[in-house]
Amino acid sequence: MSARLTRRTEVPAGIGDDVRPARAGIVHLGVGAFHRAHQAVYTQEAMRASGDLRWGIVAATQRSATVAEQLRPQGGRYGVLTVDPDETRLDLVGVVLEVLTPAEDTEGIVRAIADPDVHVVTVTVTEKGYPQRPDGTLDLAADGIAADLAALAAEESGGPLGETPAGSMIGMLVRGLAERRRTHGAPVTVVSCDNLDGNGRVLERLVRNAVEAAFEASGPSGAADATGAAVALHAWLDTRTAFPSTMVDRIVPATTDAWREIAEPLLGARDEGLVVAEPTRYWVIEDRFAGPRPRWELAGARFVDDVEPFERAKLRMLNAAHSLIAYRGALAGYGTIAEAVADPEIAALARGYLLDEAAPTLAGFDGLDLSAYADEVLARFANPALGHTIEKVGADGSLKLPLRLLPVAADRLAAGRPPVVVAEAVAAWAAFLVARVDAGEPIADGRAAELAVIVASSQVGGSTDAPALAAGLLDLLGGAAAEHPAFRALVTERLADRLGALV
Ligand SMILES: NC(=O)c1ccc[n+]([C@@H]2O[C@H](COP(=O)([O-])OP(=O)(O)OC[C@H]3O[C@@H](n4cnc5c(N)ncnc54)[C@H](O)[C@@H]3O)[C@@H](O)[C@H]2O)c1
Ligand SMILES: O=P(O)(O)OC[C@@H](O)[C@@H](O)[C@H](O)[C@H](O)CO
Repeated sequence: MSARLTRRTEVPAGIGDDVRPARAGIVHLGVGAFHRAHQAVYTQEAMRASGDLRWGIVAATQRSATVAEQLRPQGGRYGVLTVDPDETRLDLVGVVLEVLTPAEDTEGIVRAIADPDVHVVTVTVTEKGYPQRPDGTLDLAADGIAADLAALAAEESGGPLGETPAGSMIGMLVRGLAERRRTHGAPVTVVSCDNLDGNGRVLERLVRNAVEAAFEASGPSGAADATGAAVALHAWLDTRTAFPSTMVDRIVPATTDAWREIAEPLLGARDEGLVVAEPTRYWVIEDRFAGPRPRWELAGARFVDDVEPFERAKLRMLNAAHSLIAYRGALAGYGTIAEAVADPEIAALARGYLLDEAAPTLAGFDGLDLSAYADEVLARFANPALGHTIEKVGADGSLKLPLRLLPVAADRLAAGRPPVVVAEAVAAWAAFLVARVDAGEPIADGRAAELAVIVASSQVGGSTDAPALAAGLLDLLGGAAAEHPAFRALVTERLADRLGALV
């Protein structure tokens, strides 16, 4: 094995060189594969094109220390392998300056968010990182939230900073924002880059709910102080922060050792922080910043007044079709999205969904040619070089379906048209869950325990009661479509067929 990539490694000619920032200007929460192949790449290209080197990234990873272990020995430097069926290209990225974990250094993360040189906080923490109750407010019972809110209240009244390790993204963020207000109050923009409809609005709402809950009724130093702290923080959030929404798009599978072995001879060094991505990428950002930002437009980002139609189109077209293909593909025994979409029956189902069910719900949006986008999406999914696994795309269905597929069903039902393929997708998800349980495999989902109970209680005499399973899962998903009798009947019918097909 070659020596590890470091800041000093001289790389062969032909590898895209990296940029070394002059200082940190961005904090990123959730440094998974996607951030490294998307926002970090845009940031590096913006710095290169503008010559403004203030935008180095201090990154935090919460759920595991793996990325810290991968990047720290490399001084934050890593490669992005862009893979196409015909061409592979390797570029180095040098903009990540530091990787922190809350378990080791919550104080460092809080101080980084409060650093006056930092003007932007970006976030990619998956759908699970935005815990919400059915009414969209912060789920105070979710992992880590209560301890973070107690820590926020203690820090606000002069307690030691970062003594309690941050247990949630919302907690980490709000504790950093509160420290920023206390120390100097300079403006900051928080940019969610997760696949959520109105991601900026959702994030701001959860931050404000966290402030309300932390200082509710009696705070550590009495009700009046607590109310004062909440009022001061809200007022600062009103005037000195912005939470623009974004549409982010680039297919970035989890990196495997096979990819690291392909990159090693190209680089002449071992890169544990390598990420792999398709060539296509988009970033549409609501043009609403509280302070300075990198000139991401020089790297191809698009700034618009209203990003939500773009985000909605991407979720209902690309992400929804991805989920449909994942569950149908899993039932047919495929391992990757490319294998599944090469199956003519699955490809036809996905095309029908895109053109006949999703696109009509986006009518009136002229920011994208939806028919061309449908073709592009299917071609991107077919890229066999990516090896994007069904396991990754199919994870967290209980959180993804309500964002991607059910809104399409709701709009179609409201228009008096049956959402047949959405029902097929929900039925495929249900059958996929049964197959996982039957195989004794864990369900990869933020609500796995509830799903396991629903699947178990629908088992009668060695077979699945399709109406009971459909009803249990739709009750869990909730929302207008899931409650609609015609949709419930459609899902039940499709599921009965599916389970029949499984036997
Ligand atoms: N990978 C892609 O193709 C892609 C494309 C567009 C958007 N995205 C968005 O980026 C997200 C992350 O994708 P990725 O490929 O980087 O995944 P990843 O698994 O590589 O990284 C996930 C990151 O989220 C953090 N995380 C997970 N659950 C969390 C929780 N409950 N609280 C706080 N942090 C949590 C992890 O610690 C990690 O840093 C996606 O869920 C999606 O919203 C991904
Ligand atoms: O990243 P997730 O888990 O929200 O969803 C899985 C995929 O649908 C998603 O990552 C797409 O590849 C991506 O959104 C393309 O831009």
